[in-house]
Order: sequence, then structure tokens, then C-alpha cells
Amino acid sequence: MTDVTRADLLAALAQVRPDGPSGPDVVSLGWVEGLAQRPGAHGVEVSVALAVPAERARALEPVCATAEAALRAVPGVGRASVVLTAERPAPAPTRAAPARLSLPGLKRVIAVASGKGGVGKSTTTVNLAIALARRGLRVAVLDADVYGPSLPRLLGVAGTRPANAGGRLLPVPAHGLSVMSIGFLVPEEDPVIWRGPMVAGALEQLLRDVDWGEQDVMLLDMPPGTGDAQLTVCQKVALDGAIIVSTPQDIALLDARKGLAMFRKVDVPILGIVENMSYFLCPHCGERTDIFSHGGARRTAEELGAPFLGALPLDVQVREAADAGQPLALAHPDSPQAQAYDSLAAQVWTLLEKNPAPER
Ligand SMILES: Nc1ncnc2c1ncn2[C@@H]1O[C@H](COP(=O)(O)OP(=O)(O)OP(=O)(O)O)[C@@H](O)[C@H]1O
Repeated sequence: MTDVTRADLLAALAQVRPDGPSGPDVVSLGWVEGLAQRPGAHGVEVSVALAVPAERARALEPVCATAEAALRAVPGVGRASVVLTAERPAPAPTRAAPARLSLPGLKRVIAVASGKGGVGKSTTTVNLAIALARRGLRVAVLDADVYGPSLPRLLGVAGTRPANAGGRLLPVPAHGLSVMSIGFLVPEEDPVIWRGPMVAGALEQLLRDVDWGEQDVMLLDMPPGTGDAQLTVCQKVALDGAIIVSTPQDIALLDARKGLAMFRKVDVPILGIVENMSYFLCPHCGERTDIFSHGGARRTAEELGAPFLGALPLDVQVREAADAGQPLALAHPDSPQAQAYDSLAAQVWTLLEKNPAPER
């Protein structure tokens, strides 16, 4: 197979001029954000994210096809997929960084994030929380995913009203965890339309107005994506680190890169990337099948210098247990799937212990 270098790919992209032949190309415009390649059956498969100005995103859609054609013309390239991302540039952490919340009872706080929705971030959060609690730790979970608060359901406590003590809300106990979610306060069927600043405000309240007590670790189930709301949370809470959950598909990985970039921008250590729904475990014979092009998260992690925390199976029991409000790590603690969450918890805790907790 012909070797394809990054320089070859950039040279091809440098022929793509969105404003006509005399205009600047996408490389010199600084739009090439994610550029990844891997061997495929018919040559190298290339994926690229072009970070374009939000107001031009719609008009620039045809650039994807032009860039894909330019990449496919490089000898050795089999497939090319180009996506546009239209994020507003994140404010620099030093500029207008909001004051940090004082949360002295929380020894460690970890954000569990994903570049896009539906990758299993919440399912991973609850199972990781249970696995950490099984190690004897006091674990709190805050459902910061105000767009789709699913933790009450996943932990079997939907419909519970949090108790109030001295004007502060008490976290809801669930399977040994201390849990808070906007889902306890707003009926689940209410479509809540949040704008960025409202999200940040609601999260701040959930952190500040809840009596969390003493906790060894808090997991923050972040809203999917990497917009301003997510960035504000990272700046308000002194995070010990972040875990990025991704699925093996390219597009999710491109999104995962954005997640990584966001945490790096605000100096939050990346504890690692988890590949969820990585392979299929047959519930009958236990045979393992790689449905998607499994391994993408490991490669991405290596490329980006982030630890790879492991691959979690796509497994019907994981979903059934979640739907029944009894996370699998609890319902079937000796299953191989639960062991995968145990190993994730062990790695996360080891990584955390390498660094002193930030001032909180
Ligand atoms: N490893 C897995 N095996 C099987 N099903 C899974 C697995 N992980 C998640 N799921 C299922 O995938 C769906 C999405 O999962 P989940 O709600 O955890 O995703 P999410 O990333 O938190 O989504 P969002 O943030 O958009 O609400 C759920 O039905 C869940 O049960």
C-alpha cells in the first residue's frame, strides 16, 4: 500500500479554496482541526474536521465534497470524510475566567464528557460510580446533563423529590451513591429549552445549593458537546480531571477530539478516553464481535497523547440493567462487563492519586 503522509493530505487540502481560486485555502485559514488517517480495506481512510466560522457554516457545506475529492485524489487514499464544525472560539481561560466555586467537602471531582450525545456517557458514569463505590469510596454523582437528565432513571430513583435541610437540598441516596439531578426538580417530560448561560447557572446552583457532605469523589455527568456551558462548568469547578467517552465511529471520535481540546484549553488534565460500545459480546455464547471499526479511540488517544482507559462492550445487559435502574456493575458484579467497569475505576483512581487534589 502506498504510504500517505500528513504533509500529502495537507497539500491536498491546501488546494481547497472556499472563496474561489484567488482566495485563501482551508489550511492557511487555520480551519483544519482534526486530521486522522487509518488503514482501510481499499486504501487509507482519512477523516478531517474543518472548524469554520459559525455564521458561514451553512454556506460552506459544499466545501466538504470538494475537500473529500481533493483528499481522494492523493495516491493511497481510499476513503475521505470531511465534516464542518462551527464552534464559537472558546474564551481564553485567563480572560474573564469565572470565580471558582468553593466545594471543600469534595476531595476529587471528575467530569465525564463526550463530544456528542448518545455515546453512553451517562451509562458509563453510573457504572463507573458504582465501581468506585465498590472500592470503598464515598461517591457523589451530579447529573450536569441538563438537556437530558437521565441519572434518576438509570439509578432507579426517578420521581424522587430531594429532601431539604436548612434551606439546602440533600442529595438523593441511590445504591450507596449521593445523587443530584435537575431531573429531580423539573418533570422529565417537560421539554426544557436551555440557553448556554442558563445551563451554567443551573449547574452552579446544583453544585452550590446542595449539601454534598464529605465525598471522596464526585462524577459530573456533563452535557454533551463542547460549547460555552461546558466550558463555564470547567472554569467554575476546580476539576481533578476529565474522562472522554466515545464510540468507535469516526464522527464521534472527531467530536471526542473537540472535547479533549476544550479541557486542555482550560488546563483540566485528561484522565483518558474510554471506548464505549466497542465490541459486541454475544449473550448466548460470549463470543466477541467487533461490529464497528473498533480501536479508533485507542489510536486517537495515542495520537493525542491521552491515556486509553479501555474498551467497554456493546451489551444488551448493560442497556437492560440501565433501563431497570440497576446499573450492570451492581446487578451483575461478577460479569465480564462489570469487570470492565472495575478496571476503569481502578485506572481512574490510580491516575487521580498521582496528582494532589486542586484547592477547592
Ligand atoms: N455499553 C453499552 N451497551 C449497550 N447499550 C448501551 C451501552 N452504553 C449505553 N448504552 C445505551 O445507549 C443509549 C444511550 O446511552 P446514554 O444515555 O448513557 O448516552 P449519553 O451519551 O449519556 O446520551 P445523552 O448525553 O445524549 O443523553 C441508552 O439506551 C443506553 O442504555
